[in-house]
Amino acid sequence: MTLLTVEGVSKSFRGLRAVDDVGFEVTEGSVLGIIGPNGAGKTTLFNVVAGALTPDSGAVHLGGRDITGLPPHRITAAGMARTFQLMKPFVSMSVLDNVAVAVMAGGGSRRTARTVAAEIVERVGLGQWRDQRSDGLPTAALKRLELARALAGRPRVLLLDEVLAGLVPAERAPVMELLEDLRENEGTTLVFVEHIMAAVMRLSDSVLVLDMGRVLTSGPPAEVVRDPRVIEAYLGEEPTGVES
Ligand SMILES: Nc1ncnc2c1ncn2[C@@H]1O[C@H](COP(=O)(O)OP(=O)(O)OP(=O)(O)O)[C@@H](O)[C@H]1O
Repeated sequence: MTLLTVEGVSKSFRGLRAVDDVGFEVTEGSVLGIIGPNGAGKTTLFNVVAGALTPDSGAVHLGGRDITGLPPHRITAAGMARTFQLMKPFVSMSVLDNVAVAVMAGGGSRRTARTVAAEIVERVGLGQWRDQRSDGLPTAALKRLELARALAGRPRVLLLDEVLAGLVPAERAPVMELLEDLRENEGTTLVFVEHIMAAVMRLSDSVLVLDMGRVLTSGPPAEVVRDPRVIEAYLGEEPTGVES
């Protein structure tokens, strides 16, 4: 069943078409990787899908419901959560409390929020940091906190914006395992923007390639990376993550 449908979405900034007539569909329980060179429009597209930006035209449907232009909290309530490239935890709060706030924001009760949060904190491997203030966390732990907060509302669709960036290969592996676990054991649908190709190849069922705001191609990862148009779009860019 198609869970997420994006139809003909466009978004311009002062005349620059950052996203130009982009459409795709994501089947429930599948994983879509979105790739493209710097400035291709990936983050803008994400922001439109997650409700942080209203598109100039086009529509986003989640589970058959039109969610285009809804405020982010209503999109969260409809079953979609996202992580941010720049993480924004409540800095003076502990890891546990940050997740508990997200549980309550996702509709969980105040009474059980800390218990639910404690389970999520363990699940994402943050147990040792649970009572630490979030401003003292290293990058790898901050990334996990970002994931934990997104998971707090038990989303059907999780949008991940470069969750592996800034992590060394040894730190990436457990995050990838967690994403695989979510998909396999909870049926969570994942849509992720990622520059690290090894992760895109490993995690995605299909890949959407953006270039200059438009869909260049889409398909299974092994086909997409061999596509001469994709290789050409990436010429001049440093390949990242090929070592892992
Ligand atoms: N708020 C904004 N105001 C003006 N221009 C913007 C804004 N956000 C993005 N852009 C422009 O839109 C284009 C697409 O940017 P976007 O950040 O979506 O690309 P991206 O594929 O996510 O890039 P990266 O991989 O570097 O994160 C770029 O030319 C960018 O400069």
